[in-house]
Amino acid sequence: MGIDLSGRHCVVVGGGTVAERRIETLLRSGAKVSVMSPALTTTLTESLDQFHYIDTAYSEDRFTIEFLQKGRGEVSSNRPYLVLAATNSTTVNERVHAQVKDVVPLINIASNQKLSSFHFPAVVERGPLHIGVTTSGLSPLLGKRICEQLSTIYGEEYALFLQRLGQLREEAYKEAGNPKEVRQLLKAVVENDDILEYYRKNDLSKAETLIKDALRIVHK
Ligand SMILES: C[C@@]1(CC(=O)O)c2cc3[nH]c(cc4nc(cc5[nH]c(cc(n2)[C@H]1CCC(=O)O)[C@@](C)(CC(=O)O)[C@@H]5CCC(=O)O)C(CC(=O)O)=C4CCC(=O)O)c(CCC(=O)O)c3CC(=O)O
Ligand SMILES: NC(=O)C1=CN([C@@H]2O[C@H](COP(=O)(O)OP(=O)(O)OC[C@H]3O[C@@H](n4cnc5c(N)ncnc54)[C@H](O)[C@@H]3O)[C@@H](O)[C@H]2O)C=CC1
Repeated sequence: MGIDLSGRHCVVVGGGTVAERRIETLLRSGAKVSVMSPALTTTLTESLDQFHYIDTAYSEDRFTIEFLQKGRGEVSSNRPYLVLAATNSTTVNERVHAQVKDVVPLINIASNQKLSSFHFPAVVERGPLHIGVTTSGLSPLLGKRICEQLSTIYGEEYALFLQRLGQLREEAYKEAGNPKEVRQLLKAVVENDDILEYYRKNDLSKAETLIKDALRIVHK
């Protein structure tokens, strides 16, 4: 989604297969997750230590008590940043939407795209590299297939390579006075397919030699 959710409170109503997949996405983003649902999938039941579980069906009152209640003139300290309604009842999902639409920044209603303020893309993850594909709601399955195809092009080597690039970039900006020079260095490394090939073969020392060569050329 490209949004920093670390430490943010995200509330999911419903605990079925769609909720399960998206709770996993939210937890991977470092969010603090609460789930309100009378039942959970087996996988969710096995990971109860990772989120706060409220074992009840949605009702407006209960939702208010748990998440929106506040003192006079105050905003609830437990107010969610994101709400996902993923029950199998479109009526319940729409009631959740009506309750939170004016008080919660990010809302996703699994059964109704038009009511959602953002959409979950299909994602390929390689460590810090996240490639998200959206089909603008037309065919999530095509998005998923495109990700499968992308995952054969962008292999695990990208995780390590990207981590090294991040380091290199930080060091280069710290050490070099000239941003143009840094850009030239980064471009030389990013566009050198041999470096990536060494990462693919897990030959990190050869990759590092090529990176050092690039540093030397740019600093000449
Ligand atoms: C708008 C959006 C929700 C949003 O707002 O975020 C949305 C909406 C809906 N999906 C429906 C059905 C299915 N969705 C999937 C799968 C995924 N759906 C995902 C995203 C999104 N789905 C958003 C748009 C993304 C985009 O633009 O591309 C993925 C990418 C990410 C994720 O869900 O985490 C994940 C694949 C990733 C993966 O697994 O890797 C499958 C296939 C499967 O389950 O294997 C099916 C059954 C086949 C079919 O119908 O195509 C229905 C009808 C429900 C009904 O009424 O029964 C609606 C409602 C509607 O269309 O209104
Ligand atoms: N990727 C997507 O966006 C997709 C979206 N959908 C939509 O998402 C909805 C959910 O799909 P699934 O997870 O497959 O359904 P599911 O049947 O697996 O799960 C539904 C969950 O909602 C809970 N629930 C039911 N009534 C509730 C209430 N009053 N309060 C709180 N929780 C309640 C149930 O206990 C269950 O955990 C579907 O109705 C459909 O509209 C469906 C498929 C894919």
